[in-house]
Amino acid sequence: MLRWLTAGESHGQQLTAILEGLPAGVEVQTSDLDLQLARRRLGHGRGARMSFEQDVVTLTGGVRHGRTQGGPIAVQVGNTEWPKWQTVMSADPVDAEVLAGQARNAPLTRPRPGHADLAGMQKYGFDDARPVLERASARETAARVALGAIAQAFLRQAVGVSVVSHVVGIGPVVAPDGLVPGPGDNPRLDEDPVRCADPATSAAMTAEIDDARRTGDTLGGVIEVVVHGLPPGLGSHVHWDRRLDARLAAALMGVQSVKAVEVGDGLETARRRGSVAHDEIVLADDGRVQRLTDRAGGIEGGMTNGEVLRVRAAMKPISTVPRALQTVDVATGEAAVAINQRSDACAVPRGSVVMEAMVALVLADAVLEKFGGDSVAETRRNAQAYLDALPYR
Ligand SMILES: Cc1cc2nc3c(=O)[nH]c(=O)nc-3n(C[C@H](O)[C@H](O)[C@H](O)COP(=O)(O)O)c2cc1C
Ligand SMILES: C=C(O[C@@H]1CC(C(=O)O)=C[C@@H](OP(=O)(O)O)[C@H]1O)C(=O)O
Repeated sequence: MLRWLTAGESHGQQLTAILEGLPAGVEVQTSDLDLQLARRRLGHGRGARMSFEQDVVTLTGGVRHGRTQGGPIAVQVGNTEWPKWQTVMSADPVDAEVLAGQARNAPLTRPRPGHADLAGMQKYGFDDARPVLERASARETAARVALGAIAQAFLRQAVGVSVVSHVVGIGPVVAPDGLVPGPGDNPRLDEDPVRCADPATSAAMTAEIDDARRTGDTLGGVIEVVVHGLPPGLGSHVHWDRRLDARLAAALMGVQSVKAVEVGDGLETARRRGSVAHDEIVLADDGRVQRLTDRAGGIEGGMTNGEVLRVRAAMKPISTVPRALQTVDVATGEAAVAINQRSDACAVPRGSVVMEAMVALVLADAVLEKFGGDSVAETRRNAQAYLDALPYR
């Protein structure tokens, strides 16, 4: 079983992430994590903080000389903004007079609709949104992306799987159906300002973001993660919590701002008749079993079916809306406008890197469940033996 945990606040000293259960021998180094974290900072619509803050990655456990050792892997992602926040976010008590002199410490009492502020204050008994937003913030996704980079290295080396993603919708602008990036397409997609595979749609998405920003508004959108090279049989039909689609959906819904997940053609499938909703099975000329389509997105009965996996996540618009929304000031009980600090206008392009990480972590877990292995070589041997013995291929 692969387990992972993250800790740390948005303006804290660092994020800390732990990945437990990965076999020994996975080749991974700091630069692999740096690469994925740099991708998470790209994209039209990103906020100011993405350009001036750096992610400082340190692998502090579980990796030696570029290879995993089999023990828990520990990663730190330092915030270069920490010096400005070390008094306000100090773990130890700070003198009240010192704190009073810190503008950043002023209580945040005008909760933002759509963010965790109000529900979090009520639940945890805070009269300041600071402690809620610090942990609700998607800054935490940097830790997941760091772990996702390790999971991706394992998937590549154990079973030859590659995870890519693209943006298929921003606000009302939607990419044409049927675009499915290939296994090596991420570098090309990273060059596009919104990570969209269709240039005309990309231009329209960019214009939509500019318009939202100009009018003091924000946008959400839809991301598709595409995985090539998966063997059939990851996940299982036998119990609800073993179903791979359920596990992927939970992982993606667990990303800040995700409000819906679709597997394959998803909602569109529900509108079709059965005769044109499924993927017919035929015999190819070489005697192999083949699918005519991939509407299911590579999952049937909660298991991979050997086709390309496609899963979509829909992000709601950013909740820190510059054209401030109505709220109540919890300090005075009076009507007010919500906190409106700097923010992303649209985080969908960089969100796609987060979705890749979550999918990679779930798939790495499913691969280990199916093939086991204390070393990546053992996982690879087991996977190959399974594939060699597979009936109806
Ligand atoms: C990559 C990414 C970046 C985000 N950036 C911001 C931001 O700059 N400002 C903001 O208000 N919300 C941002 N969000 C969304 C909030 O984190 C999210 O709305 C909040 O945690 C509540 O979401 P929930 O209702 O899904 O839990 C971002 C989300 C993601 C995934
Ligand atoms: C810091 C990151 O994203 C942040 C996510 C976020 C939110 O509310 O989710 C709010 C913004 O932070 P701030 O309010 O400090 O400008 C984003 O910049 C990051 O992704 O590294």
